Amino acid sequence: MKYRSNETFTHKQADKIGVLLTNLGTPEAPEKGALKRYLREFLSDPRVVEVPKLIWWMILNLVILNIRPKRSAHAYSTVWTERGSPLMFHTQDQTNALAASMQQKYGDKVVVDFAMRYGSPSIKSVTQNMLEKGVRQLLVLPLYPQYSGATNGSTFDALGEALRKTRWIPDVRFISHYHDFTPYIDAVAGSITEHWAIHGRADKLIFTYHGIPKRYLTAGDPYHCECYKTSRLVAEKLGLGKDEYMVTFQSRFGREEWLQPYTDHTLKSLPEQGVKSVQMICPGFSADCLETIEEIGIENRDYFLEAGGERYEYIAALNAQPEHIAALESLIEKNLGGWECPERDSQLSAELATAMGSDK
Ligand SMILES: C=CC1=C(C)c2cc3[nH]c(cc4nc(cc5[nH]c(cc1n2)c(C)c5CCC(=O)O)C(CCC(=O)O)=C4C)c(C)c3C=C
Ligand SMILES: [Fe+2]
Ligand SMILES: [Fe+2]
Repeated sequence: MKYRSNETFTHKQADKIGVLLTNLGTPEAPEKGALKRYLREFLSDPRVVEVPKLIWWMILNLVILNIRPKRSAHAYSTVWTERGSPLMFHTQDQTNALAASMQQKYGDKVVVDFAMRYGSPSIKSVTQNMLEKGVRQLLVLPLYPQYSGATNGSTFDALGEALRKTRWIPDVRFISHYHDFTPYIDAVAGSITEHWAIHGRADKLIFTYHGIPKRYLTAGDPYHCECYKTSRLVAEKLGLGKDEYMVTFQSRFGREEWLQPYTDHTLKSLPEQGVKSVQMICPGFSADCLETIEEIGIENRDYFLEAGGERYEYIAALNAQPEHIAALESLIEKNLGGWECPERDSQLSAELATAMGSDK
């Protein structure tokens, strides 16, 4: 059959709500081969790299995949843990915490799971598994607070692809961003306040976000504006003046111009301007990962200290902190509005049963 059906469907089964959390995905091991597979899938996504297909195929396969996997594997080996990649285990912890809390409130009506945009568990396999469990209403939450076509847009593509061959499409809701959602802003601000309570303040608080090519912004991607808005709202919540914080962009890739100011250039130049201590926060990363632990926690620390900086602190991502889980739960509940009563219309069941000549 061209279109897939739910193999285990019965009319008597209760309809369920599915909550699917997604994140980027991560290599299976900090090794060259695993990195090559991961980077090939990730960097072949036209939402991530907007370069004509043939030209990019040649650059990717003849240059990048011959050089980068080894270098990236080494970087990943510095953050790898007994539980594997930080991005993976933090996402698992977030999912478990949300699943436990929602189970308490809604019992088996709500199924919570996570998937990765690249690698596994894939959006396709997890979505199909949810449909098999009787999910007829699906809420998808990509864990990227600020919308970009490269991340949230790409996740939407994968969701469409996952459902493309499905016979009976569920109701679908997609949270495309939550960069200004008050409980999220409060959770970020709260984590900074907690850090201050232990370590005191620094000369500057730096909000650093993953960059994207500048031409995506000029083509209409709202990511840049959403990063600034998140930062402004957190700064307002903390009562910070404009000279007490900055917004910068990290993780450049390739030679073209990306969003500025660049995090590394900024850190190299701040000490000579009299800024001797900084605190770094990454509100665009809902989970700690290579880009926060290694790039911000290690690499950029060295730049700042080598340039004459005296104190450098990285404030951890929200990960599975209770304030973060509570914020995500209220975001989910806001978007489940009207779906709280998922009992299937009994009349529809009866009609379908008659039409199919069964009481299945
Ligand atoms: C053209 C390249 C890239 C764009 C555009 C891009 C956007 C983007 N990425 C994230 C979040 C993450 N990126 C991570 C790693 C990572 N990103 C790129 C390239 C682009 N990202 C690469 C090549 C890598 C792999 C690491 C490396 O080789 O340097 C991660 C970490 C994943 C992990 O396993 O820990 C995250 C998270 C966002 C939010 C974003 C645009 C807004
Ligand atoms: Fe990235
Ligand atoms: Fe990086």
